[in-house]
Amino acid sequence: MNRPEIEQFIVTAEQMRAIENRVFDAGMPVAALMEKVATLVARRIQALYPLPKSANTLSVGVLVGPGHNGGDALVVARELHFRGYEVIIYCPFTKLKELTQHHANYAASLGIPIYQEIDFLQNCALFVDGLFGFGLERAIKDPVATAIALVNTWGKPILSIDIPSGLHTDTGAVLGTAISATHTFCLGLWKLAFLQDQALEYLGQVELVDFDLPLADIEAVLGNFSKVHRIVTEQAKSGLPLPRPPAVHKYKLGHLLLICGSRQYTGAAILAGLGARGSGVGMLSMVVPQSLKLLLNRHLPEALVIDCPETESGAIAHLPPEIDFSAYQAIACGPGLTMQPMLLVKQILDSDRPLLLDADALNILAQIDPRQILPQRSAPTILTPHPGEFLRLFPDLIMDLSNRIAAGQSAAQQSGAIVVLKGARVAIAEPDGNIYINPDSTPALARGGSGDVLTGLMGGLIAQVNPENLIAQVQTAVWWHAQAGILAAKERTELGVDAFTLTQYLIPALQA
Ligand SMILES: NC(=O)C1=CN([C@@H]2O[C@H](COP(=O)(O)OP(=O)(O)OC[C@H]3O[C@@H](n4cnc5c(N)ncnc54)[C@H](O)[C@@H]3O)[C@@H](O)[C@H]2O)[C@H](O)CC1
Ligand SMILES: [K+]
Repeated sequence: MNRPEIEQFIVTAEQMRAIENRVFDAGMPVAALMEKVATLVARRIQALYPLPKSANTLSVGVLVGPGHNGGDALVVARELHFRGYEVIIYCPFTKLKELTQHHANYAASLGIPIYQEIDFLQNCALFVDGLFGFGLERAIKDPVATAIALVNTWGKPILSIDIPSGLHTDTGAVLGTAISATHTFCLGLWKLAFLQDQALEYLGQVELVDFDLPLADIEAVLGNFSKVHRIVTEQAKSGLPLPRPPAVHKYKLGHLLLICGSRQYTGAAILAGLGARGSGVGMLSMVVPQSLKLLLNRHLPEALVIDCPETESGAIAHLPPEIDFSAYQAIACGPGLTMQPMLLVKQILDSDRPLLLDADALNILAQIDPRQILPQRSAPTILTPHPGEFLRLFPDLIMDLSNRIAAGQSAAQQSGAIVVLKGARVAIAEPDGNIYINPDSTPALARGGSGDVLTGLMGGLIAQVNPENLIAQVQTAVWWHAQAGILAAKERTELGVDAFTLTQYLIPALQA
Protein backbone atom coordinates (compact mmCIF):
# COMPACT_ATOMS: atom_id res chain seq x y z
CA MET A 1 0.00 0.00 0.00
CA ASN A 2 1.39 3.36 -1.01
CA ARG A 3 1.30 6.25 1.44
CA PRO A 4 -1.38 8.59 0.05
CA GLU A 5 0.71 11.74 0.62
CA ILE A 6 3.46 10.41 -1.63
CA GLU A 7 1.25 10.65 -4.74
CA GLN A 8 1.30 14.46 -4.89
CA PHE A 9 5.03 14.90 -5.50
CA ILE A 10 6.65 15.13 -8.91
CA VAL A 11 10.43 15.03 -9.24
CA THR A 12 13.12 15.54 -11.83
CA ALA A 13 15.98 13.06 -12.18
CA GLU A 14 18.24 15.49 -10.35
CA GLN A 15 15.84 15.85 -7.43
CA MET A 16 15.37 12.08 -7.23
CA ARG A 17 19.10 11.58 -7.10
CA ALA A 18 19.41 14.19 -4.35
CA ILE A 19 16.70 12.55 -2.25
CA GLU A 20 18.26 9.15 -2.76
CA ASN A 21 21.68 10.51 -1.77
CA ARG A 22 20.33 11.86 1.51
CA VAL A 23 19.00 8.41 2.31
CA PHE A 24 22.36 6.80 1.47
CA ASP A 25 24.28 9.43 3.46
CA ALA A 26 22.06 8.71 6.44
CA GLY A 27 23.26 5.11 6.40
CA MET A 28 20.91 3.14 4.19
CA PRO A 29 23.13 0.84 2.10
CA VAL A 30 22.61 1.21 -1.65
CA ALA A 31 22.39 -2.55 -2.04
CA ALA A 32 19.73 -2.78 0.64
CA LEU A 33 17.61 -0.15 -1.05
CA MET A 34 17.93 -1.86 -4.41
CA GLU A 35 16.97 -5.16 -2.80
CA LYS A 36 13.91 -3.60 -1.19
CA VAL A 37 12.74 -1.76 -4.30
CA ALA A 38 13.27 -4.63 -6.71
CA THR A 39 11.60 -7.12 -4.37
CA LEU A 40 8.50 -4.93 -4.33
CA VAL A 41 8.57 -4.83 -8.13
CA ALA A 42 9.02 -8.59 -8.38
CA ARG A 43 6.00 -9.09 -6.14
CA ARG A 44 3.89 -6.82 -8.31
CA ILE A 45 4.97 -8.72 -11.42
CA GLN A 46 4.00 -12.02 -9.79
CA ALA A 47 0.61 -10.56 -8.88
CA LEU A 48 0.01 -9.30 -12.41
CA TYR A 49 1.36 -12.40 -14.16
CA PRO A 50 1.04 -15.37 -11.81
CA LEU A 51 2.42 -18.71 -12.90
CA PRO A 52 -0.34 -20.44 -14.85
CA LYS A 53 -1.69 -23.61 -13.18
CA SER A 54 -1.95 -25.45 -16.50
CA ALA A 55 1.63 -24.92 -17.75
CA ASN A 56 4.57 -25.52 -15.42
CA THR A 57 6.16 -22.15 -16.01
CA LEU A 58 6.16 -18.77 -17.72
CA SER A 59 9.17 -17.55 -19.67
CA VAL A 60 10.27 -14.05 -18.80
CA GLY A 61 12.86 -12.08 -20.76
CA VAL A 62 14.71 -9.61 -18.57
CA LEU A 63 16.52 -6.72 -20.28
CA VAL A 64 19.45 -5.57 -18.16
CA GLY A 65 21.32 -2.27 -18.51
CA PRO A 66 24.70 -1.18 -17.11
CA GLY A 67 23.48 0.93 -14.20
CA HIS A 68 21.30 0.44 -11.16
CA ASN A 69 18.17 0.11 -13.28
CA GLY A 70 19.88 -3.01 -14.57
CA GLY A 71 20.67 -3.97 -10.96
CA ASP A 72 16.97 -3.74 -10.12
CA ALA A 73 16.20 -5.93 -13.12
CA LEU A 74 18.71 -8.56 -11.99
CA VAL A 75 17.16 -8.74 -8.53
CA VAL A 76 13.75 -9.16 -10.19
CA ALA A 77 15.22 -11.87 -12.45
CA ARG A 78 16.62 -13.73 -9.44
CA GLU A 79 13.35 -13.52 -7.48
CA LEU A 80 11.24 -14.70 -10.43
CA HIS A 81 13.72 -17.54 -11.00
CA PHE A 82 13.31 -18.73 -7.42
CA ARG A 83 9.52 -18.47 -7.71
CA GLY A 84 9.58 -20.90 -10.65
CA TYR A 85 9.56 -18.60 -13.69
CA GLU A 86 11.83 -19.48 -16.60
CA VAL A 87 14.06 -16.41 -16.76
CA ILE A 88 16.32 -15.44 -19.67
CA ILE A 89 18.50 -12.35 -19.46
CA TYR A 90 19.60 -10.02 -22.24
CA CYS A 91 22.60 -7.88 -21.31
CA PRO A 92 24.74 -6.58 -24.17
CA PHE A 93 27.00 -4.45 -21.96
CA THR A 94 30.51 -5.49 -21.02
CA LYS A 95 31.00 -2.90 -18.29
CA LEU A 96 28.44 -2.83 -15.50
CA LYS A 97 28.28 -0.74 -12.33
CA GLU A 98 29.79 -2.69 -9.45
CA LEU A 99 26.58 -3.62 -7.64
CA THR A 100 24.93 -4.54 -10.92
CA GLN A 101 27.92 -6.73 -11.78
CA HIS A 102 27.58 -8.57 -8.44
CA HIS A 103 23.93 -9.33 -9.17
CA ALA A 104 24.83 -10.45 -12.71
CA ASN A 105 27.48 -12.82 -11.33
CA TYR A 106 25.04 -14.30 -8.88
CA ALA A 107 22.31 -14.71 -11.51
CA ALA A 108 24.82 -16.52 -13.75
CA SER A 109 25.86 -18.75 -10.86
CA LEU A 110 22.23 -19.77 -10.43
CA GLY A 111 22.20 -20.98 -14.02
CA ILE A 112 20.04 -18.15 -15.37
CA PRO A 113 21.13 -17.76 -19.00
CA ILE A 114 22.57 -14.36 -19.94
CA TYR A 115 22.82 -13.48 -23.63
CA GLN A 116 24.30 -10.58 -25.52
CA GLU A 117 21.88 -11.07 -28.42
CA ILE A 118 18.21 -10.31 -28.15
CA ASP A 119 17.15 -13.14 -30.51
CA PHE A 120 17.50 -15.70 -27.70
CA LEU A 121 14.54 -14.05 -25.95
CA GLN A 122 12.09 -14.03 -28.81
CA ASN A 123 9.90 -16.81 -27.46
CA CYS A 124 9.45 -15.21 -24.03
CA ALA A 125 5.87 -14.59 -22.97
CA LEU A 126 6.69 -11.48 -20.97
CA PHE A 127 9.46 -8.91 -20.73
CA VAL A 128 10.91 -6.91 -17.87
CA ASP A 129 12.70 -3.75 -18.98
CA GLY A 130 15.63 -2.71 -16.80
CA LEU A 131 17.90 -1.20 -19.44
CA PHE A 132 17.92 2.41 -18.27
CA GLY A 133 16.21 4.40 -15.56
CA PHE A 134 16.76 8.00 -14.56
CA GLY A 135 20.46 7.72 -15.41
CA LEU A 136 19.89 7.75 -19.18
CA GLU A 137 21.92 10.68 -20.47
CA ARG A 138 22.25 10.32 -24.21
CA ALA A 139 20.57 8.69 -27.20
CA ILE A 140 20.51 4.90 -27.15
CA LYS A 141 22.67 3.41 -29.89
CA ASP A 142 22.95 0.01 -31.53
CA PRO A 143 22.87 -2.83 -30.74
CA VAL A 144 20.53 -1.83 -27.88
CA ALA A 145 18.43 0.45 -30.09
CA THR A 146 17.73 -2.38 -32.52
CA ALA A 147 16.99 -4.77 -29.66
CA ILE A 148 14.44 -2.34 -28.21
CA ALA A 149 12.79 -1.86 -31.60
CA LEU A 150 12.58 -5.62 -32.01
CA VAL A 151 11.09 -6.32 -28.58
CA ASN A 152 8.49 -3.62 -29.26
CA THR A 153 7.38 -5.50 -32.38
CA TRP A 154 6.97 -8.84 -30.62
CA GLY A 155 3.66 -7.75 -29.13
CA LYS A 156 4.25 -9.31 -25.71
CA PRO A 157 3.63 -7.47 -22.43
CA ILE A 158 6.63 -5.33 -21.42
CA LEU A 159 6.92 -4.22 -17.80
CA SER A 160 9.30 -1.31 -17.36
CA ILE A 161 11.18 -0.67 -14.15
CA ASP A 162 11.10 3.00 -13.12
CA ILE A 163 10.57 4.38 -16.65
CA PRO A 164 10.45 2.86 -20.14
CA SER A 165 14.10 2.73 -21.24
CA GLY A 166 14.85 5.47 -23.71
CA LEU A 167 12.57 8.14 -22.23
CA HIS A 168 14.11 11.25 -20.73
CA THR A 169 13.07 11.31 -17.07
CA ASP A 170 12.18 15.02 -17.11
CA THR A 171 10.90 15.86 -20.58
CA GLY A 172 9.56 12.45 -21.54
CA ALA A 173 11.32 12.83 -24.90
CA VAL A 174 12.53 9.71 -26.68
CA LEU A 175 16.33 9.57 -26.68
CA GLY A 176 17.03 7.61 -29.84
CA THR A 177 14.51 4.87 -29.29
CA ALA A 178 12.33 3.75 -26.40
CA ILE A 179 10.60 0.74 -24.97
CA SER A 180 6.84 0.77 -25.55
CA ALA A 181 5.78 -0.54 -22.17
CA THR A 182 2.45 -2.08 -21.31
CA HIS A 183 3.01 -1.32 -17.65
CA THR A 184 5.50 0.93 -15.87
CA PHE A 185 6.46 0.74 -12.21
CA CYS A 186 7.59 4.24 -11.28
CA LEU A 187 9.91 3.87 -8.29
CA GLY A 188 9.57 5.97 -5.15
CA LEU A 189 8.22 9.23 -6.51
CA TRP A 190 6.47 10.22 -9.73
CA LYS A 191 9.00 11.43 -12.25
CA LEU A 192 8.14 14.41 -14.42
CA ALA A 193 8.06 12.32 -17.61
CA PHE A 194 4.89 10.61 -16.37
CA LEU A 195 3.04 13.92 -16.76
CA GLN A 196 4.44 14.80 -20.17
CA ASP A 197 2.16 14.32 -23.15
CA GLN A 198 4.93 13.02 -25.39
CA ALA A 199 5.72 10.15 -23.02
CA LEU A 200 2.19 8.84 -22.65
CA GLU A 201 2.19 6.36 -25.52
CA TYR A 202 5.30 4.64 -24.10
CA LEU A 203 4.23 4.35 -20.48
CA GLY A 204 1.32 1.93 -20.70
CA GLN A 205 -0.48 1.53 -17.41
CA VAL A 206 1.43 3.32 -14.68
CA GLU A 207 1.86 2.54 -11.03
CA LEU A 208 3.89 4.13 -8.27
CA VAL A 209 5.93 1.75 -6.12
CA ASP A 210 6.35 3.48 -2.78
CA PHE A 211 9.51 2.29 -1.03
CA ASP A 212 9.33 4.46 2.06
CA LEU A 213 11.54 7.39 1.12
CA PRO A 214 11.25 9.49 4.29
CA LEU A 215 9.00 12.53 3.90
CA ALA A 216 11.63 14.64 5.63
CA ASP A 217 14.16 13.86 2.89
CA ILE A 218 11.63 14.50 0.13
CA GLU A 219 10.68 17.83 1.65
CA ALA A 220 14.28 18.77 2.34
CA VAL A 221 15.07 18.43 -1.35
CA LEU A 222 11.82 19.67 -2.85
CA GLY A 223 11.14 22.24 -0.13
CA ASN A 224 9.96 25.48 -1.63
CA PHE A 225 11.73 24.77 -4.86
CA SER A 226 9.26 22.29 -6.17
CA LYS A 227 6.54 24.16 -7.93
CA VAL A 228 5.29 21.19 -9.92
CA HIS A 229 2.42 19.31 -8.31
CA ARG A 230 0.29 16.36 -9.23
CA ILE A 231 -3.45 16.75 -8.76
CA VAL A 232 -4.58 13.92 -6.51
CA THR A 233 -8.15 12.72 -6.21
CA GLU A 234 -8.61 13.45 -2.52
CA GLN A 235 -7.53 17.02 -2.92
CA ALA A 236 -9.62 17.56 -6.07
CA LYS A 237 -12.68 16.13 -4.34
CA SER A 238 -12.22 18.39 -1.36
CA GLY A 239 -12.70 21.35 -3.72
CA LEU A 240 -16.24 20.27 -4.57
CA PRO A 241 -18.94 22.49 -3.08
CA LEU A 242 -20.26 19.49 -1.17
CA PRO A 243 -22.00 19.01 1.13
CA ARG A 244 -24.09 22.11 0.83
CA PRO A 245 -24.88 23.98 4.01
CA PRO A 246 -28.35 22.86 5.08
CA ALA A 247 -29.94 26.32 5.17
CA VAL A 248 -28.86 27.92 1.96
CA HIS A 249 -30.64 29.63 -0.92
CA LYS A 250 -29.91 29.86 -4.61
CA TYR A 251 -28.29 33.30 -4.52
CA LYS A 252 -25.78 32.04 -1.99
CA LEU A 253 -24.64 29.28 -4.35
CA GLY A 254 -23.15 31.51 -6.95
CA HIS A 255 -24.49 33.24 -10.01
CA LEU A 256 -22.53 32.62 -13.20
CA LEU A 257 -22.69 34.88 -16.21
CA LEU A 258 -21.89 32.72 -19.22
CA ILE A 259 -21.28 34.63 -22.45
CA CYS A 260 -21.16 32.41 -25.51
CA GLY A 261 -22.54 31.32 -28.84
CA SER A 262 -23.34 32.70 -32.24
CA ARG A 263 -25.69 31.64 -34.99
CA GLN A 264 -22.73 29.81 -36.49
CA TYR A 265 -21.73 28.06 -33.25
CA THR A 266 -24.96 27.32 -31.48
CA GLY A 267 -23.91 24.03 -29.98
CA ALA A 268 -21.00 25.57 -28.10
CA ALA A 269 -23.44 27.64 -26.07
CA ILE A 270 -25.59 24.63 -25.25
CA LEU A 271 -22.59 22.53 -24.22
CA ALA A 272 -21.14 25.27 -22.04
CA GLY A 273 -24.56 25.73 -20.45
CA LEU A 274 -24.84 22.00 -19.73
CA GLY A 275 -21.35 22.04 -18.24
CA ALA A 276 -22.44 24.86 -15.94
CA ARG A 277 -25.57 22.90 -15.05
CA GLY A 278 -23.37 20.00 -13.98
CA SER A 279 -21.45 22.26 -11.59
CA GLY A 280 -24.58 22.76 -9.49
CA VAL A 281 -24.20 26.55 -9.64
CA GLY A 282 -27.06 28.35 -7.87
CA MET A 283 -28.02 30.61 -10.79
CA LEU A 284 -26.99 30.57 -14.42
CA SER A 285 -27.43 33.57 -16.72
CA MET A 286 -26.47 33.15 -20.35
CA VAL A 287 -25.68 35.97 -22.72
CA VAL A 288 -26.31 34.87 -26.32
CA PRO A 289 -27.32 36.44 -29.64
CA GLN A 290 -31.08 36.92 -30.03
CA SER A 291 -31.63 34.07 -32.44
CA LEU A 292 -30.38 31.49 -29.92
CA LYS A 293 -32.84 32.37 -27.18
CA LEU A 294 -35.59 29.85 -27.97
CA LEU A 295 -33.18 27.04 -28.51
CA LEU A 296 -31.42 27.70 -25.22
CA ASN A 297 -34.71 27.86 -23.37
CA ARG A 298 -35.46 24.41 -24.70
CA HIS A 299 -32.12 22.90 -23.71
CA LEU A 300 -31.57 24.78 -20.47
CA PRO A 301 -34.94 25.76 -19.04
CA GLU A 302 -33.31 26.76 -15.76
CA ALA A 303 -31.01 29.37 -17.33
CA LEU A 304 -31.90 33.05 -17.46
CA VAL A 305 -31.26 33.93 -21.08
CA ILE A 306 -30.06 37.46 -21.80
CA ASP A 307 -30.54 37.81 -25.52
CA CYS A 308 -28.45 40.44 -27.26
CA PRO A 309 -28.69 42.28 -30.55
CA GLU A 310 -26.69 40.39 -33.11
CA THR A 311 -24.45 41.21 -36.04
CA GLU A 312 -25.41 40.34 -39.58
CA SER A 313 -23.61 37.04 -39.35
CA GLY A 314 -25.22 36.20 -36.02
CA ALA A 315 -22.58 37.05 -33.41
CA ILE A 316 -23.35 39.02 -30.24
CA ALA A 317 -23.29 42.71 -31.30
CA HIS A 318 -23.04 44.16 -27.79
CA LEU A 319 -24.13 43.53 -24.22
CA PRO A 320 -27.40 45.03 -22.98
CA PRO A 321 -26.55 48.53 -21.69
CA GLU A 322 -28.22 47.83 -18.33
CA ILE A 323 -26.07 44.79 -17.53
CA ASP A 324 -24.69 44.93 -14.01
CA PHE A 325 -21.64 42.71 -13.51
CA SER A 326 -21.82 43.06 -9.76
CA ALA A 327 -24.82 40.69 -9.81
CA TYR A 328 -22.54 37.79 -10.72
CA GLN A 329 -19.87 35.94 -8.77
CA ALA A 330 -18.02 34.96 -11.94
CA ILE A 331 -18.05 35.52 -15.69
CA ALA A 332 -17.12 32.87 -18.24
CA CYS A 333 -16.81 33.82 -21.86
CA GLY A 334 -15.74 32.40 -25.16
CA PRO A 335 -17.29 29.20 -26.56
CA GLY A 336 -18.76 29.80 -30.01
CA LEU A 337 -18.37 33.59 -29.76
CA THR A 338 -16.61 34.21 -33.12
CA MET A 339 -14.01 36.97 -33.35
CA GLN A 340 -16.57 39.75 -33.68
CA PRO A 341 -17.43 40.70 -30.08
CA MET A 342 -14.14 42.51 -29.50
CA LEU A 343 -15.67 45.35 -27.50
CA LEU A 344 -17.60 42.91 -25.35
CA VAL A 345 -14.39 41.14 -24.36
CA LYS A 346 -12.78 44.48 -23.49
CA GLN A 347 -15.82 45.35 -21.39
CA ILE A 348 -15.68 42.18 -19.31
CA LEU A 349 -11.92 42.53 -18.92
CA ASP A 350 -12.70 45.88 -17.27
CA SER A 351 -15.11 44.25 -14.81
CA ASP A 352 -14.08 43.46 -11.26
CA ARG A 353 -15.37 39.87 -11.40
CA PRO A 354 -13.36 36.64 -11.56
CA LEU A 355 -13.20 35.98 -15.28
CA LEU A 356 -12.70 32.80 -17.28
CA LEU A 357 -11.78 33.24 -20.92
CA ASP A 358 -11.83 30.42 -23.45
CA ALA A 359 -11.87 29.81 -27.19
CA ASP A 360 -12.67 32.93 -29.25
CA ALA A 361 -12.42 35.16 -26.19
CA LEU A 362 -8.77 34.04 -26.04
CA ASN A 363 -8.27 34.80 -29.71
CA ILE A 364 -9.68 38.26 -29.15
CA LEU A 365 -7.49 38.70 -26.07
CA ALA A 366 -4.48 37.72 -28.18
CA GLN A 367 -5.12 40.74 -30.37
CA ILE A 368 -5.22 43.03 -27.34
CA ASP A 369 -2.07 41.62 -25.64
CA PRO A 370 -2.65 39.66 -22.46
CA ARG A 371 0.57 40.78 -20.76
CA GLN A 372 -0.47 44.37 -20.95
CA ILE A 373 -4.13 44.14 -19.97
CA LEU A 374 -4.42 41.21 -17.55
CA PRO A 375 -2.11 42.51 -14.80
CA GLN A 376 -4.36 45.59 -14.57
CA ARG A 377 -7.44 43.56 -13.63
CA SER A 378 -8.60 43.82 -10.05
CA ALA A 379 -10.07 40.28 -10.01
CA PRO A 380 -8.47 36.98 -10.99
CA THR A 381 -8.45 35.82 -14.60
CA ILE A 382 -8.34 32.25 -15.83
CA LEU A 383 -7.31 31.40 -19.38
CA THR A 384 -8.00 27.93 -20.80
CA PRO A 385 -6.02 27.73 -24.06
CA HIS A 386 -5.23 24.69 -26.14
CA PRO A 387 -1.70 24.81 -27.62
CA GLY A 388 -2.80 26.79 -30.71
CA GLU A 389 -4.56 29.43 -28.64
CA PHE A 390 -1.62 29.52 -26.25
CA LEU A 391 0.76 30.39 -29.05
CA ARG A 392 -1.53 33.13 -30.28
CA LEU A 393 -1.63 34.59 -26.78
CA PHE A 394 2.07 34.24 -26.04
CA PRO A 395 3.79 34.01 -29.43
CA ASP A 396 7.27 34.47 -28.00
CA LEU A 397 6.90 31.59 -25.54
CA ILE A 398 7.79 28.91 -28.00
CA MET A 399 5.97 25.93 -26.68
CA ASP A 400 6.59 22.40 -27.75
CA LEU A 401 5.90 19.14 -26.07
CA SER A 402 9.18 19.14 -24.19
CA ASN A 403 8.72 22.47 -22.46
CA ARG A 404 5.00 22.96 -22.01
CA ILE A 405 5.31 23.05 -18.23
CA ALA A 406 7.89 25.83 -18.32
CA ALA A 407 5.91 27.69 -21.00
CA GLY A 408 2.74 27.51 -18.91
CA GLN A 409 4.62 28.81 -15.87
CA SER A 410 6.07 31.77 -17.81
CA ALA A 411 2.67 32.64 -19.29
CA ALA A 412 1.06 32.72 -15.85
CA GLN A 413 3.90 34.69 -14.31
CA GLN A 414 3.94 37.26 -17.09
CA SER A 415 0.18 37.75 -17.40
CA GLY A 416 -0.85 37.37 -13.77
CA ALA A 417 -3.56 34.94 -14.89
CA ILE A 418 -4.15 31.31 -14.04
CA VAL A 419 -3.28 29.51 -17.26
CA VAL A 420 -4.96 26.16 -17.87
CA LEU A 421 -2.93 24.61 -20.63
CA LYS A 422 -4.99 21.94 -22.36
CA GLY A 423 -3.49 18.74 -23.66
CA ALA A 424 -3.51 15.07 -22.83
CA ARG A 425 -2.31 16.05 -19.35
CA VAL A 426 -3.83 19.42 -18.49
CA ALA A 427 -1.42 21.73 -16.65
CA ILE A 428 -2.68 24.60 -14.48
CA ALA A 429 -0.13 27.36 -13.90
CA GLU A 430 -0.46 30.05 -11.25
CA PRO A 431 1.23 33.46 -11.38
CA ASP A 432 3.39 32.49 -8.36
CA GLY A 433 5.05 29.76 -10.43
CA ASN A 434 3.16 26.79 -9.04
CA ILE A 435 1.83 24.37 -11.61
CA TYR A 436 -0.63 21.52 -11.09
CA ILE A 437 -0.88 18.63 -13.53
CA ASN A 438 -3.85 16.32 -13.88
CA PRO A 439 -2.46 12.78 -14.13
CA ASP A 440 -5.55 10.81 -15.10
CA SER A 441 -7.45 11.48 -18.28
CA THR A 442 -8.57 9.85 -21.50
CA PRO A 443 -8.07 10.47 -25.21
CA ALA A 444 -11.87 10.23 -25.45
CA LEU A 445 -11.87 13.91 -24.45
CA ALA A 446 -9.97 14.89 -27.59
CA ARG A 447 -13.16 15.85 -29.32
CA GLY A 448 -14.98 18.99 -30.47
CA GLY A 449 -17.10 20.54 -27.74
CA SER A 450 -15.34 18.93 -24.81
CA GLY A 451 -13.62 22.26 -24.01
CA ASP A 452 -16.97 24.07 -24.04
CA VAL A 453 -18.20 21.68 -21.36
CA LEU A 454 -15.10 22.45 -19.26
CA THR A 455 -15.69 26.19 -19.55
CA GLY A 456 -19.23 25.91 -18.22
CA LEU A 457 -18.24 23.48 -15.48
CA MET A 458 -15.29 25.55 -14.31
CA GLY A 459 -17.27 28.79 -14.51
CA GLY A 460 -20.04 27.24 -12.42
CA LEU A 461 -17.56 26.03 -9.82
CA ILE A 462 -15.67 29.29 -9.44
CA ALA A 463 -18.95 31.18 -9.09
CA GLN A 464 -19.71 29.07 -6.02
CA VAL A 465 -16.61 29.86 -3.99
CA ASN A 466 -14.64 32.66 -2.49
CA PRO A 467 -12.16 34.00 -5.09
CA GLU A 468 -9.34 33.10 -2.69
CA ASN A 469 -10.05 29.42 -3.35
CA LEU A 470 -10.02 29.82 -7.09
CA ILE A 471 -6.97 27.70 -7.83
CA ALA A 472 -8.48 24.76 -5.95
CA GLN A 473 -11.70 25.09 -7.97
CA VAL A 474 -9.82 25.19 -11.24
CA GLN A 475 -8.06 21.96 -10.31
CA THR A 476 -11.33 20.38 -9.25
CA ALA A 477 -12.98 21.35 -12.55
CA VAL A 478 -10.15 19.84 -14.62
CA TRP A 479 -10.13 16.67 -12.53
CA TRP A 480 -13.92 16.33 -12.64
CA HIS A 481 -14.11 16.86 -16.42
CA ALA A 482 -11.47 14.14 -16.92
CA GLN A 483 -13.20 11.75 -14.50
CA ALA A 484 -16.47 12.16 -16.41
CA GLY A 485 -14.60 11.34 -19.63
CA ILE A 486 -12.94 8.29 -18.07
CA LEU A 487 -16.24 6.92 -16.77
CA ALA A 488 -18.04 7.59 -20.07
CA ALA A 489 -15.23 5.91 -22.04
CA LYS A 490 -15.34 2.90 -19.72
CA GLU A 491 -19.05 2.40 -20.32
CA ARG A 492 -19.22 3.47 -23.96
CA THR A 493 -15.67 3.09 -25.37
CA GLU A 494 -13.49 6.05 -26.27
CA LEU A 495 -15.58 6.61 -29.39
CA GLY A 496 -18.77 7.08 -27.44
CA VAL A 497 -17.85 10.22 -25.56
CA ASP A 498 -19.25 13.07 -27.64
CA ALA A 499 -19.45 16.35 -25.76
CA PHE A 500 -23.16 16.07 -25.01
CA THR A 501 -22.68 12.57 -23.60
CA LEU A 502 -19.82 13.94 -21.52
CA THR A 503 -22.19 16.40 -19.82
CA GLN A 504 -24.39 13.46 -18.89
CA TYR A 505 -21.49 11.81 -17.06
CA LEU A 506 -20.54 14.75 -14.84
CA ILE A 507 -22.80 13.76 -11.97
CA PRO A 508 -22.32 9.97 -12.34
CA ALA A 509 -18.55 10.58 -12.17
CA LEU A 510 -19.02 12.04 -8.70
CA GLN A 511 -21.33 9.26 -7.62
CA ALA A 512 -18.71 6.72 -8.72
N1 LIG B 1 15.02 5.87 -7.09
C1 LIG B 1 15.87 5.34 -6.23
O1 LIG B 1 16.08 5.86 -5.19
C2 LIG B 1 16.50 4.10 -6.56
C3 LIG B 1 16.78 3.80 -7.86
N2 LIG B 1 17.32 2.68 -8.26
C4 LIG B 1 17.40 2.39 -9.65
O2 LIG B 1 18.51 3.03 -10.18
C5 LIG B 1 18.19 3.68 -11.39
C6 LIG B 1 19.14 4.75 -11.65
O3 LIG B 1 20.38 4.14 -11.67
P1 LIG B 1 21.66 4.74 -12.40
O4 LIG B 1 22.72 3.76 -12.29
O5 LIG B 1 21.91 6.07 -11.87
O6 LIG B 1 21.18 4.94 -13.89
P2 LIG B 1 20.65 3.92 -14.99
O7 LIG B 1 20.53 2.55 -14.52
O8 LIG B 1 19.44 4.58 -15.56
O9 LIG B 1 21.76 3.91 -16.12
C7 LIG B 1 22.89 4.68 -16.08
C8 LIG B 1 24.06 3.96 -16.73
O10 LIG B 1 23.89 3.88 -18.10
C9 LIG B 1 24.89 4.68 -18.77
N3 LIG B 1 24.20 5.32 -19.89
C10 LIG B 1 23.41 6.40 -19.83
N4 LIG B 1 22.90 6.65 -21.04
C11 LIG B 1 23.35 5.66 -21.88
C12 LIG B 1 23.17 5.37 -23.26
N5 LIG B 1 22.39 6.11 -24.03
N6 LIG B 1 23.77 4.30 -23.76
C13 LIG B 1 24.56 3.53 -23.01
N7 LIG B 1 24.80 3.76 -21.69
C14 LIG B 1 24.20 4.82 -21.14
C15 LIG B 1 25.44 5.60 -17.73
O11 LIG B 1 26.73 5.98 -18.02
C16 LIG B 1 25.32 4.73 -16.49
O12 LIG B 1 26.36 3.83 -16.38
C17 LIG B 1 16.77 4.08 -11.19
O13 LIG B 1 16.11 4.38 -12.39
C18 LIG B 1 16.22 2.89 -10.47
O14 LIG B 1 15.83 1.89 -11.40
C19 LIG B 1 17.89 1.78 -7.22
O15 LIG B 1 17.94 0.49 -7.58
C20 LIG B 1 17.10 1.84 -5.93
C21 LIG B 1 16.87 3.19 -5.45
K1 LIG C 1 13.66 0.92 -17.48
